[in-house]
This record gives sequence, C-alpha cells and structure tokens, in this order.
Amino acid sequence: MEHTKPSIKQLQEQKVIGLIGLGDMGCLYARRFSQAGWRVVGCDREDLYETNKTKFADESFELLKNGHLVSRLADYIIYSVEAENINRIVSLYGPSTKIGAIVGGQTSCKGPEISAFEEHLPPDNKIISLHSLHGPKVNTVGQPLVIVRHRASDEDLYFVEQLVSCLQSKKVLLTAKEHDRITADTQAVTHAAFLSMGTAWSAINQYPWETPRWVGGIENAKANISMRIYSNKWHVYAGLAITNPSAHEQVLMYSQSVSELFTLMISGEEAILRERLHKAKEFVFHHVNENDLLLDDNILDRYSLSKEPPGGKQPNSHLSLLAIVDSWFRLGIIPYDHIICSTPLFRIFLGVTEYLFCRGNLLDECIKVAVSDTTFRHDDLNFTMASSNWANIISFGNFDLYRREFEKTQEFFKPMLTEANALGNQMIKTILDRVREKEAAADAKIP
Ligand SMILES: NC(=O)C1=CN([C@@H]2O[C@H](COP(=O)(O)OP(=O)(O)OC[C@H]3O[C@@H](n4cnc5c(N)ncnc54)[C@H](OP(=O)(O)O)[C@@H]3O)[C@@H](O)[C@H]2O)C=CC1
Ligand SMILES: O=C(O)C(=O)Cc1ccc(O)cc1
Repeated sequence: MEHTKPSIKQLQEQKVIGLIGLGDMGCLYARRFSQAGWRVVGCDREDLYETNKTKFADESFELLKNGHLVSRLADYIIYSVEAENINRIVSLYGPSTKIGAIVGGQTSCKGPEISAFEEHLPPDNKIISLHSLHGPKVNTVGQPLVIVRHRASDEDLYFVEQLVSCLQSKKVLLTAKEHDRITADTQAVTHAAFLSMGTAWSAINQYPWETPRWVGGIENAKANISMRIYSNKWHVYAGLAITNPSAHEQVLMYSQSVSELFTLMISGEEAILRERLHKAKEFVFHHVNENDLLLDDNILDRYSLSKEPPGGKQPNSHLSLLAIVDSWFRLGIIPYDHIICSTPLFRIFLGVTEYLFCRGNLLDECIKVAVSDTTFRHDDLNFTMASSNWANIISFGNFDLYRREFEKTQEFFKPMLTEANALGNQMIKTILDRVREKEAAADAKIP
C-alpha cells in the first residue's frame, strides 16, 4: 500500500525544529523557519542565557536555556556552532537527543561533524546535515544548499526538504566526502588567496585603494573581497580550512604555485612563464567564449573604494590570479565543474581570473609586466611570503596562530571595514543578479 506524504502544514503541526548555536547562521535559520510557520526552539551558550533572553525577546522562535532542553524537544536538531568545537558540543548534548529525532549541523566541513554524530548520538537517531554555501547576509534564494543524508529514511529526507524549502535555495545532495572535497577546491583556496592579499597589504602598510599603483576593476574586486573576509569572524575561515584535510593539499599547492611563478618572474624567464600559464589556461578555460564572460569592465570599475576618479589602467603582475589557475591545472581541477556547489566569493574569484585569462590579450600583457616591470616586486614578494605563511598555519592545524594572524590584519583594515563591506555587498549583489540573468538566458536557450 502506498503511503501519501504529509503536507508541509501537517509536518508543521507535528514537528519541532531545534537550533543549537544562535550566532549568525543559527539565527538566520531560526528566523526563517519560524517565520515560515514551523515551531522553532533554540539555544546559545548557557552562561549567556539571561542576556540572550533580552536579545531574542522579539523573535518568532523560543529561546531555551541549553542544548539538552533543545535536544529533548526537537525532531530535527541543527548544530550551528564553531567547527573547532563540534565534537565537544555534540558530546555534551548528543546523548539527550529525543528518541528517533534527526540531527544535522551547519559546520563548513562535514567529515568531523558526521564523526561527532556517529560517536555521540544514540543509534536510534538519524543524521541529515546541511550546509548553506553563503554568508548570513546573502539572500538565500537560488544559493546552493548542500544536504548530506548520512543515516536516514526517505521520509526523514522528505521532512528536511520540506523544512528547508522556505529558503528557496538550490538543493545539492552530496555525501560528506564529496562535499569536503569540493569545498576544499572552492572555498578554502579562495579564502587563502584573499587572506594573503590582505596580509601582504598590511605588511607593506598600504590600503590598496589609496595608491595609484592599483587602479581598475580587477583591483576593486580583489580589495572588496579581501575586506569582506576580514570583516567576518576568523573561526569561520579557520574551521573550514583546518578541519578539512583536502584543503591542506590545495592551499599548499596554491602557495607553491605562487612561489614558483614569482621565481620565474624575478628570473626574467618570460618564455617559460608564458608557456606554463598558457598550458594552464588551455586546461581550465578551453571552453570559455570571450564574448560571454561573467564580468566586464562596467561591473568591475563601478565598485571602487578609492576617492580618486578612475584614471588610466595600470598593468599589474596579478600573481594571486595567475597562481590560482596554475594550481588548478596542477591539481587537475576544472573549477566550472564545482559551480553547482559554489559560494558567491568563489564565483567572483573565478569571474575575475576568467576575465584576466580570456579577455583580449590581458594575460600576455600581464606576463610581460610581471617579468619586466619591477613596480610590483615588493608587493609580490610580500604576497608570496603571506601565502606561504597561511599555508603553513592551515596545514599545521594551528587555530591560535590562525586567529592571531587574522586579527592582526583585521586590525589594520578596521577603520575601513564598514565602508568596504557596504560596497562589497553591492558588488556581490550586482554580480549575483547578473549570474542569475545569465543562467536564466542559458536555460531559455535549451530546447
Ligand atoms: N558565517 C558564515 O558565513 C557561515 C558559517 N558556517 C558555519 O556555520 C557554523 C556557525 O557559524 P556562524 O553562525 O557564522 O558563527 P557564530 O560564531 O556567529 O555562531 C556560533 C554560535 O554558537 C555558540 N555556541 C558556542 N558554544 C555553544 C554551546 N555549547 N551551546 C550553544 N551555542 C554555543 C557561539 O557562542 P560564542 O560565540 O559565545 O562562542 C555562537 O553564538 C560554523 O561552523 C561556520 O563555519 C556555514 C556557512 C556560512
Ligand atoms: O562565500 C564565502 O566563501 C564566504 O566567505 C561565506 C561562507 C563562509 C563559510 C561557509 O561555510 C560558507 C560561506
């Protein structure tokens, strides 16, 4: 006999949703689910309960004292806590989980999260994890939402899909292993590149928008994204890279590419550099049509933090962008294969590199400048050292050192972060709207 599936309304009458961790992402979910008609209970740290009662007083979800109370009551519990602490927090509350309930997490690397669930949850509990591939201030509509069904029935999955449908994100079903491999390729290396730019600018004591050496659209995108990362919480980026073993390999390869390309530049090896980069271009961008690039001058030029009017463009060696394509080639990664599972920052990073490699003869101009013009040597040397430093910190798995380096650079940019973030948000919104338009146009072409 075939069972009819319950409607969302019926599920909403039966099920309680629980959030453990009401920071940026936990609060986003708690709000969205409760506003869509689900009963939602949540908790943050128990020692902050009294303060949080005031903070969350006007919300449409219910604040409980701790994760035990959430776990006893909820039918689907989502841990939305720092990746570094996931095992410890699941060990605390996991044994209190309601019989038969489903449990998942929002941390950015699924291997350690699923291991924590397997270790600490009673065997009757099911496991379905989530990962929204965007920050808390991005519109959830159309963004990828990874669902990892690890230990659960079709009915359980159906319930979770009904719950998340209010986000209107694009569901991507993956295993934990697939998820971690792809996000190492997309997120971890993207962050490593922009973290290194920020550290290098801070090391030479230079805001990039305050010097005529850096003008033009590509520079705007680099500065805005770097500032966006430094205006966020360090633990988000540390957790994502350090807890994912695949990310270590990627970040180390990126820093090796940076160092090798820089060596070719300062040795004046133009022909070798050109051959190496054209090979990488052919591998990564062979299908790209120059008339159909994600970004154009118009978009890129619009979002500058500089107070000066845009002048003539200054060529740059673009070491950070040359190196990402070189490392994709050496790791056999075609970044377009991961677009279904990509974050806004990754899509912009890809858009900017695509622009540099495929627009007119920009790539050859850039190679020429890299070898012959010494204006950027000091910056490129600092970038090379910064990327090697970040790769070491990540592969040694040192959270404390990560935090120290991150906050040191963050301090340097602090006076500009609010303005930079507002501009970065506009830039990202424009680019995402544009991506949506392009996708819609492509879908319309399919017969
Ligand atoms: N921010 C982002 O862009 C994204 C983040 N993620 C991932 O989602 C997770 C949450 O990130 P985000 O919301 O940004 O981080 P936040 O730091 O804003 O939120 C985590 C919350 O969990 C709280 N917490 C710590 N211990 C406990 C506990 N024992 N019980 C209940 N709550 C606790 C923290 O309190 P306190 O701060 O006082 O320790 C904090 O309020 C992370 O794993 C992150 O990597 C995923 C997608 C996007
Ligand atoms: O887009 C990015 O890379 C971000 O910086 C936001 C972000 C951070 C962590 C995640 O797990 C997912 C998205």
